[in-house]
Amino acid sequence: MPLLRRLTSLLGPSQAARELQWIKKHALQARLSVEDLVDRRMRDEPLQYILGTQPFGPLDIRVRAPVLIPRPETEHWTIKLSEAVSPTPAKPFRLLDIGTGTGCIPLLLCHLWPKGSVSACGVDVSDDALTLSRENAKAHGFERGPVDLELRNTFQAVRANILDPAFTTSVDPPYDVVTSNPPYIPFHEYLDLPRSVSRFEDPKALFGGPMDGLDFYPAIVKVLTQDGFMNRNGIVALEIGHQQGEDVHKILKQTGKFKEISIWNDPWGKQRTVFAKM
Ligand SMILES: C[S@@+](CC[C@H](N)C(=O)[O-])C[C@H]1O[C@@H](n2cnc3c(N)ncnc32)[C@H](O)[C@@H]1O
Repeated sequence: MPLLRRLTSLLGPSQAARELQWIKKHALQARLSVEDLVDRRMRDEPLQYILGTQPFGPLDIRVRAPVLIPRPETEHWTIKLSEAVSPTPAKPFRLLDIGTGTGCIPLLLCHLWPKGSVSACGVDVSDDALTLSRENAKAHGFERGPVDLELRNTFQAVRANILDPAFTTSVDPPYDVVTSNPPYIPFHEYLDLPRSVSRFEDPKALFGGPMDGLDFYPAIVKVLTQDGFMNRNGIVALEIGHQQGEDVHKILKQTGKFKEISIWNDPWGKQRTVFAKM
């Protein structure tokens, strides 16, 4: 069957035509067979894994299974965060990103904030994610060198488990900003995920645990409200599932450590991020 007809049976005519164009372009550049790439797509592999990149703001982020593909919702709040608070080289931020995946959140902030204003650390439990985030940092010129003489923003990836009581010994507080898009999908939704997600993306990146997918938030909030973990006026931005806003707001409020807590919507009008200032 012709390639376009095969893809149309999966994607409908207009999406099939668009994807075939991208697949052909990538096949030519990477010297791969178009037929093989279309076969992969017909087996439900996400287009981003086939093409190897996903735009995230102005950055092209490398993606590779099983590391989570950065989502447009995350891109949207990361840009909003970059506008809501702004470090300067005279008052630089130390940033911690928990569950960094490809490194998309801290790397976009490194790109958007002024040179020499942020030193970022991304932590993850997945070796695939740590390797890929380092590749992305290098590709965009943010990898931390042994001695940094230039005025630039930097990123380093560190293996650390936020659910481990010894988490703080793996990182280097204090931080000015903590970001996280933790796994938050509840079990009942996890079972209904499209096959392109459940068969290719790491379950560790998706499933948020048996407490309705909310298991990571108390662990994150416990760490960042420990004495000395955040600098004065610390900022927190946590991505949430669309029905988790009130619960996560409550988890932060109960600590009594936040002056301001707000919930940001995504471009589709769904609650997507809890933003808080200490
Ligand atoms: C939803 S993904 C987010 C990835 C990336 N930040 C993004 O927005 O595209 C969650 C990430 O958390 C990581 N993760 C899962 N459990 C973790 C844990 N206990 N400690 C640290 N990271 C964890 C996963 O490996 C995954 O990369």
